[in-house]
Amino acid sequence: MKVSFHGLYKLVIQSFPNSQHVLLLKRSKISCCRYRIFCSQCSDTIFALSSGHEKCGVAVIRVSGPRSESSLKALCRTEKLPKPRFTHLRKLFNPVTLEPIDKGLVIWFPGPDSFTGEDCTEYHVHGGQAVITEMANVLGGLDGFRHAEAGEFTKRAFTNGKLDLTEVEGLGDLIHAETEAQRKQALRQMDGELSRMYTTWRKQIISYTASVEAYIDFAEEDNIEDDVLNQVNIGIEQLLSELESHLRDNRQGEILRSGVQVAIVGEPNVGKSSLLNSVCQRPAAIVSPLAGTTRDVVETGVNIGGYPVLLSDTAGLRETQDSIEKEGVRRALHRAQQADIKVLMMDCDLNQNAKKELSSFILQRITDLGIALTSDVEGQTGNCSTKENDSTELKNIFENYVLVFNKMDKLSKEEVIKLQTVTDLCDITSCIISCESGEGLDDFVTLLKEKVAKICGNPLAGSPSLTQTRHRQHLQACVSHLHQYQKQPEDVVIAAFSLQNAAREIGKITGKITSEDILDVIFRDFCIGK
Ligand SMILES: Nc1nc2c(ncn2[C@@H]2O[C@H](COP(=O)(O)OP(=O)(O)OP(=O)(O)O)[C@@H](O)[C@H]2O)c(=O)[nH]1
Ligand SMILES: [Mg+2]
Repeated sequence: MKVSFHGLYKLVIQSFPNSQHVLLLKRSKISCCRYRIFCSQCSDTIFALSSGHEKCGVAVIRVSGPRSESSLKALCRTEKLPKPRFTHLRKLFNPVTLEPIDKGLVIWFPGPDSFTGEDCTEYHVHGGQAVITEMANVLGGLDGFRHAEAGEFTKRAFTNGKLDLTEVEGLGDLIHAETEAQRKQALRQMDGELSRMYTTWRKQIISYTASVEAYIDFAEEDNIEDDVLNQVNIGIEQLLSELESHLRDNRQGEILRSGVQVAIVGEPNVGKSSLLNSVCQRPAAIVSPLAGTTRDVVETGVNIGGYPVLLSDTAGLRETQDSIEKEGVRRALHRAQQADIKVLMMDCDLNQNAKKELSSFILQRITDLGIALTSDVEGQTGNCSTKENDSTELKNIFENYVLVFNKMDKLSKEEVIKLQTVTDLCDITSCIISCESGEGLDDFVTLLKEKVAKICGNPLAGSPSLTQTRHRQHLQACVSHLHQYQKQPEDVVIAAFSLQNAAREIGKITGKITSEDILDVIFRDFCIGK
């Protein structure tokens, strides 16, 4: 019997209507590529170097796909497969020339108990370039084998239901994690904590939908309890409060994932570039006695106490007619306004008036220089008093500022103590340093760490964090469908439809409902071999 592609497609959908592949197949734009029967891409056996590309002691080459087994037999020159999930020391051969390639460890992972869910093999060989090249040539020469694309192993794990999308994203974040806090957050997500939370919410909504649909279908037959809708309404109210509190997180997880933006701002020549260089311990920015040396934003990533920080040095803020300097100032202000933390840098040599009313002086300064948005400081400028409520408001305005007085080496000990007394009374976090002598720099880093830790939170505490804008958008859409449900108490059919949409939105986060476009974006950032 001759069956057309479309006929076969229909047959599979009818025969396995609930299989994950078919559900994806039905929903994806490029229909065939999610189902192995139709897709030569998925039936290929793939291989790639999964360890680093530098010269190293041991290199791990991973193989996944239906012919993994044949690679083992060919390279080990045996018909007997090794015991699954055990390491075996084997001599590996080129099956064509029969010359030895290397002696290494092989591990056989028969599917579905493997990372991808398919038959997999790992070769742990010596990490020299010649060994790796020969292994790649040999594997590439085997029938049905090809080099893996970036993220293809993980994509197969997702397709085979081994990982959901949040776990895939957690795995990607773990690979890219550069600091301790990022690692902890990514590991939690990869372990499925976020997935479990979202899945629980989705299941709750599905069960409410079922109750509402049962009410629609059977209410008239009187075998549905009267208060079924009440129960659903109470449940949705609770769920909404959980979802809204998860969304009200000040973007902690997203900031920790991408790094806290810290901008060093201030007038020219106060030592901004010197501070950047001291913190990152390399001459990233040019330092010179000429005012106006830095013109563009110089950004560098630093690890501050386990948290990722993107530290930016900026052009000195001043009035200028020079068009290039003007652009530098515009960029500096833009960076400052976007920053999660602003480090306002000043020369220690403050005038006496400034010292008398430091909070008020600083407020005026950040307004005049254009660092603070006018709406942030409205009603406070020129109006600083010692009243308690004013002080609270000032503390709120200064919440994300660190005031740094530089060049303390130019002051006498007495003058430093006097300045210290003044800054202690100020409503802004501050420190006195010398980039020249290094004095006070540890205090600055400690203060910065406290601010950064407050912004990112503890990645191990409480429920797992929302880490991606994608999740936030779907959760917000879910919340708005649930509110829509609450607005339609009379029309239960429309209300049930809102619930279905709410569940769909969460399904899009975990990948229960997905499209090739979303997958492409998620797997794009993975490296080859993962
Ligand atoms: N005495 C003393 N001089 C310092 C200190 N920190 C920086 N300087 C000097 O101050 C001058 C300006 O330093 P920069 O770091 O270039 O200042 P900047 O704020 O980046 O200046 P612009 O880029 O022009 O805005 C240089 O000559 C530095 O060596 C310090 O703690 N003490
Ligand atoms: Mg500079």
